[in-house]
Amino acid sequence: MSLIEIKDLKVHYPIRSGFWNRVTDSVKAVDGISFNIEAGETYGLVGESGSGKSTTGKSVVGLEKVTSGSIMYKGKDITKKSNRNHLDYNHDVQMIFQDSLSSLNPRKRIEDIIAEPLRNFEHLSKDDEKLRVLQLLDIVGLDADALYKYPHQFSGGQRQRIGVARAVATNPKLIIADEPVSALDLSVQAQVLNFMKKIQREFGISYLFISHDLGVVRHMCNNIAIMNRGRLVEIGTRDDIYNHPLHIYTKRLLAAIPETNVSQRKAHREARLAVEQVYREQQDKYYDEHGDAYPLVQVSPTHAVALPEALAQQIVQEGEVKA
Ligand SMILES: Nc1ncnc2c1ncn2[C@@H]1O[C@H](COP(=O)(O)OP(=O)(O)OP(=O)(O)O)[C@@H](O)[C@H]1O
Repeated sequence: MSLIEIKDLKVHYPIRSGFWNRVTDSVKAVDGISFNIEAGETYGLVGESGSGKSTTGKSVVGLEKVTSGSIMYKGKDITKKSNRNHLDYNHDVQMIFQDSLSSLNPRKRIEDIIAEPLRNFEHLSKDDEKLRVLQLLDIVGLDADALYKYPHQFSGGQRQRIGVARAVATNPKLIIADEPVSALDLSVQAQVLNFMKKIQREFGISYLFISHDLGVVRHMCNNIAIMNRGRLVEIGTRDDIYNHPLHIYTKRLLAAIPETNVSQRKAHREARLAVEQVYREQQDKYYDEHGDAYPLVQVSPTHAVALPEALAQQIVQEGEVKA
């Protein structure tokens, strides 16, 4: 059994209009997605802004009301609040946000910020609590004098470390990391990602790693789902997605990864323009008459793509998918 099994999840927001403020339409932020997260893995959820990634993350952590579908944990559907409480789900699943300055209470000292989940769930003595907070600061590479400071007294990278320390305080099974390094400089991004990996090894936690950038996800994730307009357009292992992408949307995201090697920049730019041309000329093949992605078709045991069955099989036969 997987750690988390998400099945046909939908989150639709009502749109109201007119004098009576009636519901006239809905935003299909998440529109029928399914994937599983295994214990100890980092699962990547990648897509452009507005594709529905954060709504998915918030649904998994229990912060968003789900329209339909299920999120199974230990055999129970946690979209029902009673199951979340019964299973200690709020203890086992934590979240790290992109914007550490607004997600950490500016009026609280770091000691209180990190101790908050411990106070909610563990009920330790004052001395044990302080010891635990000091251990957590040490794990994320911050000195003991951080205890008495406030969030604004730290750099963006340090604040993200504090967010991670708070998230791991209760030894969770899963952390939803929503764009955890997007607001940081490239050099600091690498530091934060490295210690997220270190913590994963030490604590055996899983991550749902949400990002708009396939470049960041490459070094973190075993399995990746590509999200576009509320649906999944491709799911696969890291090798499937980076070396054998099938959906034009995935290819566009890959082409958008900046090229750091100066000598490769011209070739990279040409490749990106070629992908954009295919997208302009062939996008009606990849989306149905409403502009929605097709249901996923399995093309190998690990790889699925949202294409009409016949087109998916044709691509497989042409050898674009590894056997
Ligand atoms: N509370 C809400 N009410 C109405 N529409 C919403 C609400 N929250 C999100 N949406 C819409 O749902 C869609 C998906 O939003 P979501 O924040 O999940 O996307 P995202 O992929 O995480 O984007 P970003 O990376 O910019 O955060 C967007 O069109 C957004 O405008």
